[in-house]
Amino acid sequence: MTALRLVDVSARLGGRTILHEVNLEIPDGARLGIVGVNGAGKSTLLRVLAGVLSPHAGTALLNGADMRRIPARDRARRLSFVPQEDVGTPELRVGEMVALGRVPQTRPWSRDSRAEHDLVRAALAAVGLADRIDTACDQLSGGERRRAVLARGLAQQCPIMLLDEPTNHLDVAWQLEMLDVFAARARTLVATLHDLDLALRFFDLLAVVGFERPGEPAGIVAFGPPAEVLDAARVATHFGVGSVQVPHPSRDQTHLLIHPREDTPPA
Ligand SMILES: Nc1ncnc2c1ncn2[C@@H]1O[C@H](COP(=O)(O)OP(=O)(O)OP(=O)(O)O)[C@@H](O)[C@H]1O
Repeated sequence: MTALRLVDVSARLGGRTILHEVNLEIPDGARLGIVGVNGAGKSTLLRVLAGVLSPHAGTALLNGADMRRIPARDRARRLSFVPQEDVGTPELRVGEMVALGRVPQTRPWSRDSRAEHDLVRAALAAVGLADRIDTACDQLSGGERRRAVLARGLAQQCPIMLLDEPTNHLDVAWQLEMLDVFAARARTLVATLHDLDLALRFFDLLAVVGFERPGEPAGIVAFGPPAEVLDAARVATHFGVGSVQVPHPSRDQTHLLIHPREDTPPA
């Protein structure tokens, strides 16, 4: 079963083709990371997958159905999307902002129920902000605000969760913790990320958004298991840096060390 699928999708923004003929299949239960350089088109791809940007050509499918035929509320019950620069709603309290994530799942008369309050509280506890439920959103730090917005995505309780740079603004411990929290709660998780080392370790599939030839629209230039996708030649070609995969000295995990491209790693 496929959670999300793109068939020959092209996407245009401001009259320019950003993505061209993208084909992508995200299996149900996958953890897919999307990587690529600035401006490659990762956010655009995620917005197409979330159904907030309609393809200019081709088809985006959610659970096998054309996204355009799925009513917005139904889509929001199956899929939550946390955009990159979403800073919440400054005039709301944190709890009220997180409760907005419940709107697709509830009817107006049930929104004040004990169960709903508990759910919002649990989402905030998962991001370490249970004690800030009554704080105004604009009184949070950058990282706290990011975690509060992520809590809104969690509260939506969808089987598919799409996160655009969820680790932005977060300290290192929260970067790891947030990814683990989402992995535990989403059945299918798709996230963009700039940290290639974290991408190598955390996801079970990676897609590189990039350019086959300069000046052409972007596409998916590599897709598969992270250790294969992030081989040294591909990292050099698509990220402009040298790299080497090394085992952690005491843990069963592989890390990606990055160095300037002209540098030769010690033998
Ligand atoms: N509203 C817009 N109108 C026109 N062009 C846009 C618009 N938004 C983004 N673009 C362009 O689309 C291209 C892809 O942008 P996108 O945000 O998808 O890249 P990204 O890979 O997510 O980048 P980053 O890593 O910097 O967040 C860029 O060249 C960008 O300038």
